[in-house]
Amino acid sequence: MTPISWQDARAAVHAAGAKVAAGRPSVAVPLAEADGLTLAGPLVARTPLPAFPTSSIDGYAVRGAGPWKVTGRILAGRPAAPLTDDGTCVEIATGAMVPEGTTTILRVEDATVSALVEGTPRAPREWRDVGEECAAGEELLPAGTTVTPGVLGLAASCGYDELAVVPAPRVATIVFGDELLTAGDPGDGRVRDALGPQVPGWLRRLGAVPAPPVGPVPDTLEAHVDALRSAVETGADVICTTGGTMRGPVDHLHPALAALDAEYVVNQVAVRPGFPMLVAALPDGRFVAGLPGNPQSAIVALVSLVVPLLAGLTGRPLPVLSPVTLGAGVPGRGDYTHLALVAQDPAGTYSPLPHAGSSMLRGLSRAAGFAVIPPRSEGTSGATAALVPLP
Ligand SMILES: Nc1nc2c(c(=O)[nH]1)N[C@H]1C(S)=C(S)[C@@H](COP(=O)(O)OP(=O)(O)OC[C@H]3O[C@@H](n4cnc5c(N)ncnc54)[C@H](O)[C@@H]3O)O[C@H]1N2
Ligand code: MOO
Repeated sequence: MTPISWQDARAAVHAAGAKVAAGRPSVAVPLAEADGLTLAGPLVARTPLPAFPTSSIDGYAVRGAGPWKVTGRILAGRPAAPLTDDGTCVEIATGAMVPEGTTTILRVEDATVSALVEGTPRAPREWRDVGEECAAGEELLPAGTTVTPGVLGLAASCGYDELAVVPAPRVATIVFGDELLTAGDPGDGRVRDALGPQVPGWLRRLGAVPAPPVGPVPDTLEAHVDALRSAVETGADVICTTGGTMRGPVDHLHPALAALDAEYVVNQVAVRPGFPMLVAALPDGRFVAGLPGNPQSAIVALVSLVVPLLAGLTGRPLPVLSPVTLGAGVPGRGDYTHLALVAQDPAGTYSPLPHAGSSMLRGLSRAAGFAVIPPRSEGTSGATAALVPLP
């Protein structure tokens, strides 16, 4: 089998997720519950912003030439009665509505106040016009935008109480492997499960709703099929499995997927480490992401396939990878893409970490992400490389 290229795998998985997402309804949630979710449609301004002419200073809203007689005061939060006569003014607070008929606004620090108010107003006039930021009906943000606190503030400022969002995908984690311990010290052929404790946390940082990990699931085909069926019954949109992606004597993932009539979206990717990674679609539109058992390889699979899958499922674009400058050389991996663990140097460049073997987690635990070294190339100090960030 020729593995698909890493770039093509990301695109294929993203497209598969997006196809499923296109058929799903959005949900309306209160602003307070929308942080981190994805806009299901464009955010359209309900009102112009500002919605009324607004003073940007504390001072006097004046009409005509000065000096001016003070006829009242307008504070923020009240409707303003018009200024009808030349030579009059009202005291005005920052954020207050500018009365109709105002010629300009004089800053309090530029005003001489006795029986009348005198002074020279500054140019340009110091108020914000209706619609200066946006018109009613204007598209402020496209569908697929991640709702950040900034988005929530913008939505609130133009009148939204709720937002139409794509619900966060629910993701199950199933850990395979008879050799795994869930407590105590490793030894005598047993290793600690290092994926159950970390995969849900990465998923949560990616905006998914992770279920607690299930397993270790015994190394039988029946137990594998049962575990996958149970995860489907919990309503998981994506099921991440760990281990069993190869064809060893107790690697049951592929036969279990066949038993569930799953179809591969990608099966093996030309990337090191982690090439046995896969994503398969179940007949009802759920996905299984097979993460290899070697712990670092599993996380390479998570950032390579699960990140684009979740982006597709939530209507977000395929994440664009930012270039970083390498602070040291990074070897290539022949015809495969190399995802090399890197950390940020004090100078701001990114350099490879020691203890970066596929079975190791020491490097990963202090990494910023993976530098992407394309096939048939190597990274040199001072060159740029795309960074796949750890979430
Ligand atoms: N004949 C070949 N054997 C292997 C190849 C190969 O090309 N030919 N590739 C190797 C590579 S690369 C990887 S990656 C692994 C993938 O193996 P599986 O996904 O089938 O995973 P397992 O065999 O179950 O486990 C591999 C390794 O990882 C340890 N492991 C598994 N789960 C956990 C966990 N939750 N926490 C900590 N460690 C875990 C497991 O004990 C094994 O040491 O296949 C290679 N073999
Ligand atoms: O590709 Mo495996 O994932 O090197 O350890």
